[in-house]
Amino acid sequence: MVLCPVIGKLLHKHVVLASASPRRQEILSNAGLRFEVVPSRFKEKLCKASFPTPSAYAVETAKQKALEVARRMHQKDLRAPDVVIGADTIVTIGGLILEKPVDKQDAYRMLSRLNGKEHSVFTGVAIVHCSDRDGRLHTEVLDFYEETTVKFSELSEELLREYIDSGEPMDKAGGYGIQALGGMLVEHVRGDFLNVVGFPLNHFCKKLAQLYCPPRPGDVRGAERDSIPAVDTFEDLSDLEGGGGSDPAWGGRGGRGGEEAGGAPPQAPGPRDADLNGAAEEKRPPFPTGLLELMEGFKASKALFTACKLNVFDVLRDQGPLKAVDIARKINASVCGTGRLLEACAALGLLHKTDAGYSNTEAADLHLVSDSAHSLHGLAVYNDSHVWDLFTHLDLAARDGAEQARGASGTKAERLFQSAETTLLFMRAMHGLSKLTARDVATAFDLSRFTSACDLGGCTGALAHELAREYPRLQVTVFDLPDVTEHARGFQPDGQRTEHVRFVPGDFFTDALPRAQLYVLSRVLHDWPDDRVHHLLSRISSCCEPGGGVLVAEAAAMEEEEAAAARRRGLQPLGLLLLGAGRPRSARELGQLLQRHGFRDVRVAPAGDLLRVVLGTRAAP
Ligand SMILES: O=c1[nH]cc([C@@H]2O[C@H](COP(=O)(O)OP(=O)(O)OP(=O)(O)O)[C@@H](O)[C@H]2O)c(=O)[nH]1
Repeated sequence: MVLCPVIGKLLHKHVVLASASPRRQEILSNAGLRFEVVPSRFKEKLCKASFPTPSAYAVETAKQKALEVARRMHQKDLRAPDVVIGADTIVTIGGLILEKPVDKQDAYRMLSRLNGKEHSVFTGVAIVHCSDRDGRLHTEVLDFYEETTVKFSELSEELLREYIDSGEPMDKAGGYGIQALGGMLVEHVRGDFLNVVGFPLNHFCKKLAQLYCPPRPGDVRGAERDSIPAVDTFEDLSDLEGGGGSDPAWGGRGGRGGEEAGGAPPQAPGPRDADLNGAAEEKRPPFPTGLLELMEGFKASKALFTACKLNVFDVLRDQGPLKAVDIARKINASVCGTGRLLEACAALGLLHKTDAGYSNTEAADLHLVSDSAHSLHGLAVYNDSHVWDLFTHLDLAARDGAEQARGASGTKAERLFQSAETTLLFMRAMHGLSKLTARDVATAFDLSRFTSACDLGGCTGALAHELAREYPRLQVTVFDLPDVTEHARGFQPDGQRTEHVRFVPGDFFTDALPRAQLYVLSRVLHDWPDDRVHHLLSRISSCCEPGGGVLVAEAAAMEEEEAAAARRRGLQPLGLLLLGAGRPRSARELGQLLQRHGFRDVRVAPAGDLLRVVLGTRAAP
């Protein structure tokens, strides 16, 4: 006998759990599910910042874990399982996502952050239904998440150290296992306990009920089943097995934990349910956590930008930990205002706060200090002073078109190159971004067959220097507007050979292009409309010798990732509407553009989380 009939619906299917977590295996097998375990090889390193909410990140990771297993099994046996289940558990506190600690120190950082406070645990789950269509894998995904709130007691340093020494934190999200020794750290839990352990069984069963047990006409619960069918429906459920109407209603969404953030809006309150006494009880919609976070999101960005602009992170890198009053003096600001700003930065996970005062987190030291090797300080200042202003005209752009919104401030080039100061602001922003992605772009393909390259719109030369470092035979020319090349000297890397990189001023639409075997367009094409892109590619094509190449890097998606990437890239078209006349293009579209301009053997490769690189070889005319 199977206690839970909805779980029983999966008994005749080949179910795979795409997880190495022993806890998930135990929860599901205790519930009577029969499944094969195939741990996912998906690397959990999606860019967290590109998700609107932590839950959206957990759901996407769960989905990618399951899809990776479905694809691998289909490729290997040319037959995928019927259903693949993926899950991902994360802990969030003050806007920061905590996953499994990488070492004891990391575990200590996580547990100290949770100490005495309340945090949320999200588990994202993906149920992937697979089928084979003419040898091709077809997948349909149902995903959801569950949130549980956990409050830690005030714990002594000694207890934390001892707990870490037990080894338990290492393979657990947030660095604790609530089901074992970690239970001693917890004062109370609000929500599903098993969700904290790694799998929201209750919500999962409700989803299965939605999929496999659609309500019959006259069902008082209405179309949306959000509870596990009651015992008196057991027989009805088995009747449905194999009969008409048992097809899964894939695509249904909803539930207590809420929608995948950024997805469909919360459902409107449903019809009133009748309780056992016949009294009507109002059905409450899920709490709109994701929406509220989105509505407040701009404040978080502004706090980060302001702290960068006031050089808070520079001061703390050099002299931290410091108290608010000392930081205020050093950045020449009011004590009260600085205190509030520091509190906000600590809540956002940008600063640590201890009895000794404030200090930088690792991420702040790496990326928010103005002169660090991987600094994004310039990008923060540019977004604050330039992009922020533009976005205040978004309503105008949406209503009256981009030209109207941009009209007052001129074209992109006019705005950016108004003065040396605005040019440098833009260049610092681009420099930080390019350095972050340069290595991935330079190594996405083996370019060692080329001895000369021209980086069109190469700005500060960050990518050019990386190319020259990676391929010692390569001479790289950076071709950019005179306003840019004039200031490029200030961005040259220290302690690196720079003689392989030269800067040539010019406009790639009108001036003669420098001769090169390989032309590089990194994050350039999205700024331009189709006619300009064709014009530029035809100019490159006529300069490029047969056997030469063109390398395009863009935040473009591969076809199969389109849905996931669409969410990540969702804000890009808005930026382009306000900043220029261009548009985002998929990797496939970029490949087709290259082919149209005489490039063959077009290949696409990922370059880190952010970019895709397309390489084409010039065919003989
Ligand atoms: O209280 C507890 N909290 C969390 C856990 C366990 O933590 C991990 C979370 O990690 P993740 O979701 O990435 O899953 P993995 O273990 O890496 O397995 P996958 O193969 O599915 O990626 C999870 O194991 C939870 O069970 C816990 O035990 N107690």
